[in-house]
Amino acid sequence: MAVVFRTCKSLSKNAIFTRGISSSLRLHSQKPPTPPEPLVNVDVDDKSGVAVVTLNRPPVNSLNTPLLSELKNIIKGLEDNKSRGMILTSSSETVFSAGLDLMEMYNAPKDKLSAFWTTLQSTWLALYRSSFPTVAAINGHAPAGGCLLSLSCEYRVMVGPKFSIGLNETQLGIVAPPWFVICMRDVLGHRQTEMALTSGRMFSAPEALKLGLIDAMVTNKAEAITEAQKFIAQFAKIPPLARKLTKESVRQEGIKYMEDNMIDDLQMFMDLVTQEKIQKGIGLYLASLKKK
Ligand SMILES: CCCCCC/C=C\CC(=O)SCCNC(=O)CCNC(=O)[C@H](O)C(C)(C)COP(=O)(O)OP(=O)(O)OC[C@H]1O[C@@H](n2cnc3c(N)ncnc32)[C@H](O)[C@@H]1OP(=O)(O)O
Repeated sequence: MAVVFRTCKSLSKNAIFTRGISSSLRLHSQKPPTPPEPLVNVDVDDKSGVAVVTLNRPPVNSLNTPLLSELKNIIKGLEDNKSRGMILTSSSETVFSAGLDLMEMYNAPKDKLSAFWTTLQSTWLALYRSSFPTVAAINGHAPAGGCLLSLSCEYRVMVGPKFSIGLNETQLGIVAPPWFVICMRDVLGHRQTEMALTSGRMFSAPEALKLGLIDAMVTNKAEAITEAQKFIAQFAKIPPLARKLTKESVRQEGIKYMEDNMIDDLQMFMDLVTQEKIQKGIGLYLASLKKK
């Protein structure tokens, strides 16, 4: 495996300016700080050209603006490099992603909320319409936004039986936006989507397999990656342009929805998330998670 690019912007400055008592600018030298761990890692296999993209925001890979932004940049980088495929997974042993970072939506100023949502929209669109084959290797729980990322890939392999997956928004008193619905309907069809979404049900991996929410169940992450590689390998002899255009055609409803409704969708989010009762609900939910 060769690392092609890392998205961590290391803090390369080893000097800082501070304003002293006399208000003059002084230069202090200091040791270069240890660069922070990247929020998303990418490793491309030299032989197959397939990228393993690993969410790396402990403890639960909740999706905040910087992580989403890094993920989007990686997808764009893979597009530019005519990637042969992407496997999305997690560095955690128990959580694929806990979904949207509730802290980003709680008591946040409007400009931050807006940046958060638009980053989510564009990252989702980049993943959903990506030209290369995509597989989610779901090696842990995948509620809400974690499930959305998985549904946006073309194939889902999940480690079971103990992890769960689903769009649980209604259980939290919030509403999954139309593009979340489209994503689930793409995979489950109308009736099962209605049943799953109105109840906000989380499915165990065996239940998800039976329903078709995931395509395969395995017992560990290494097996998940191997299965994902096998899925991607089937496209080796398919002309990439024909594949890309076909995927776009099949996914046209979701792509068009987002392209045509980005501003309305943002407005819908802002109207909802800034309501007092929604804020109270998010606060209570966060407190219940922390109390566990
Ligand atoms: C309002 C407008 C409309 C919006 C429409 C879209 C809406 C939503 C999409 C979403 O994605 S909302 C997020 C929904 N996510 C969840 O419901 C999952 C919540 N988390 C869990 O169920 C569990 O954490 C877990 C994923 C099963 C993992 O359990 P584990 O026992 O391993 O870890 P915890 O102890 O519960 O958590 C550790 C630590 O992380 C914090 N945390 C968990 N999830 C989130 C989150 N989504 N956002 C922010 N923070 C989260 C949790 O509070 C713990 O914090 P500390 O106690 O360590 O401070």
